[in-house]
Amino acid sequence: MNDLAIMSKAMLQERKDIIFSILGGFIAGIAGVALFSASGYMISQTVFAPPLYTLIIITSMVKLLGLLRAASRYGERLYSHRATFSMLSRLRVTFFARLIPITPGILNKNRSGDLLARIVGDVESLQHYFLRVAYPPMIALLVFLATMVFTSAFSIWIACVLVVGMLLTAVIVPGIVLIGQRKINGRVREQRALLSTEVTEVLYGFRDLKIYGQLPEREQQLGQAAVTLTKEQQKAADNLLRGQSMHTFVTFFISWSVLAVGAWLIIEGTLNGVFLAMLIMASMTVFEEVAAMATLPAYKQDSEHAAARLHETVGSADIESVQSSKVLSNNQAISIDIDQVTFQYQDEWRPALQELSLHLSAGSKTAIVGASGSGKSTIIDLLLKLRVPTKGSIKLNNMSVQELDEQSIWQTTNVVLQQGHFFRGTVRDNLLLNDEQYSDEQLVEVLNQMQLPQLRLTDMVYEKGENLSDGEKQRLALARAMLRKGRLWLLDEPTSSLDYVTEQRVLQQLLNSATEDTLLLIGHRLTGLEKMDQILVMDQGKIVESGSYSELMEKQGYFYEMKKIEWQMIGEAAI
Ligand SMILES: Nc1ncnc2c1ncn2[C@@H]1O[C@H](COP(=O)(O)OP(=O)(O)OP(=O)(O)O)[C@@H](O)[C@H]1O
Repeated sequence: MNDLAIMSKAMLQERKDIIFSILGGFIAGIAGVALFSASGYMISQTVFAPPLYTLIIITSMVKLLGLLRAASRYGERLYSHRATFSMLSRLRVTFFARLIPITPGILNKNRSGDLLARIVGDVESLQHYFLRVAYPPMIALLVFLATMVFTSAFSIWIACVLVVGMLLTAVIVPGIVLIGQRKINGRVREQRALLSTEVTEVLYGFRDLKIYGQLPEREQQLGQAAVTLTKEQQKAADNLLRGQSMHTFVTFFISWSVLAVGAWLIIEGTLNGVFLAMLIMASMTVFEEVAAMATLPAYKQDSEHAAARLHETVGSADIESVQSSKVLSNNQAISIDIDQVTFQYQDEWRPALQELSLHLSAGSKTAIVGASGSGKSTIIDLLLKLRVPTKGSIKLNNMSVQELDEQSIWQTTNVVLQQGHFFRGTVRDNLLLNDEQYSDEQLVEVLNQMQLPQLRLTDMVYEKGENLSDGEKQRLALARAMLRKGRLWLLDEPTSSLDYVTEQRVLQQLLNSATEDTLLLIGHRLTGLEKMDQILVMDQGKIVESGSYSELMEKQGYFYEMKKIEWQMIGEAAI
């Protein structure tokens, strides 16, 4: 239930609209009951041929009540829907804001399709919370109490029959729906997530699935997931329909009971017969207001489930949030101090980094090399505050990363990740991801520096850069980084797909651009590292060797052995 706190908070923020909608709903409810009661009374009165003015008064009352009912119903709908959509928008913004800082961790835990289903489906489910869970009982109770006071003035017995009807429609019928709903138990949501996951995987992995001949099987699974979802939705809809049918049955049963009790009271002489039609009409109308109670449990369970899952998805954000008020300045190159840092991915049995310490002075050029999986890329994630170290501290310009505002870290850093993302749009759009101001000449110059003279700024780039070669994607990502004005360069294997000559040219351009800045380059290849101030060799989450190129070669240790293997592989002359 705590998970729904976010909804209660959103409701509080929309209290003005909510109060107006409750007021509108209450007036519409009692105006409806009064309208039909007055109609019933008018029909009965006509039998006694009353004076014309009596009929005129009652007819005018009926008309006025009709108008009042329509106007207040309009107001109720207007305010309740406005409150709902404002709450929904608040919810989306809050959820998104919480999601952003923890995105890497979340993608780690969830399959992207499932995450997509959660974000879209669960937030949408919460829109029903106010309209179909919190709101109907309030209106039903208020209208019912008013009707009770009114009917008890004519007969306490008929009021008692209405109480029984109220208990049946507001407690027993919803209870039965709830039992049915528990059985369905969120299966619709699970199936929806499964279908979304299947769709995303088939979409992203289409080419590989086709080549490996797995496409028909996956398509079959996809079809199966769609059919199961439809069946589960059908069951859920049947359950709701059953609830609504039971409600209608109870409503008519109570109206017949009012008729029977009323007839008996008239025979007994304790009720004036002229009021019977009025009381029957009142009983029929009051239960219209309670109709929403029949489907309330289903929506309540749906909202609770959705809120719990959203909480589960973003919940950790609250726990890990630390006051991050300090900012990195772009006026100076950035120093890096990593002290005894250990990092372990969630659910992994061994740490990716183990008590790692390193110092990169401001303006220095460092390369990290080492075996695949030794933890190189993890260091970049930690520096960018995309992940939080399990132990140890990281400082940029002597300020703890935890205390630094992540936006300021990202703004002062020129990053090229192993898999840079490209958006559907032109080359220009993909170069200028921020509001940076560059002339076309400047953009073309950077493309040329990155050995991409063949690309025009107006050329289209498909989603994920599908129409570019891996080497072109890397050079475009580098060009993007070159256009940033950060003082720290974090480059994760930025040239791994380039041929030797192009790689050397590109690296030289990068070093020229970063002369005054701090640069951290991760790579597998050991060529061109002579220009680096420092080379760190990593293995199994630890730095096993460090020094300048000549120092490491002299030492004839790990780096030297790696270099020897590389020479053998590229067929260079013996050492
Ligand atoms: N998202 C993740 N979830 C769980 N474990 C991960 C994740 N990313 C990396 N790892 C693990 O952490 C360890 C270090 O990974 P990392 O990507 O930092 O290595 P790397 O040296 O950059 O490798 P490569 O040179 O192949 O890019 C590896 O054992 C890897 O399996």
